[in-house]
Amino acid sequence: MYLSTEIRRAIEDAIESAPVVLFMKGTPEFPKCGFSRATIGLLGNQGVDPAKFAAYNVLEDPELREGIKEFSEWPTIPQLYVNKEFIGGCDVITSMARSGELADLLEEAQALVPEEEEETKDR
Ligand SMILES: N[C@@H](CCC(=O)N[C@@H](CS)C(=O)NCC(=O)O)C(=O)O
Ligand code: FES
Repeated sequence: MYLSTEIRRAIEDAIESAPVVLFMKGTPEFPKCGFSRATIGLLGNQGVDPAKFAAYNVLEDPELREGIKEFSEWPTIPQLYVNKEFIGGCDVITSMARSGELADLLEEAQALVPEEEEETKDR
């Protein structure tokens, strides 16, 4: 598929819009597919700071849905980017969560809710 300059720019803008960016089906509140739902769940469990996170619903944008596959050279949704780097889809994120790699990656990206804040919330 031919990726137009316009779509390429829109994708680059999206990827740069936050440290952690997920292209998904549906929204974080209402995922429209189990793979997107599972990925949102994993990121939530890791304690990703909502202020450091952006999600794009590919179901609302057919050009984004096809364009992001071309851009990442990855055939499916969801797709996770951390600090503009493509990480993978649901399977990759699941195994990285298990191994602890995901926690390391997100911490390095300073994308997690600071621990003091988390403690304050519990009090
Ligand atoms: N094994 C995949 C599961 C995701 C997947 O299979 N996605 C499919 C169904 S939601 C997809 O995006 N198909 C292309 C499309 O719907 O545009 C992963 O690790 O992310
Ligand atoms: S929408 Fe059917 S598997 Fe994702």
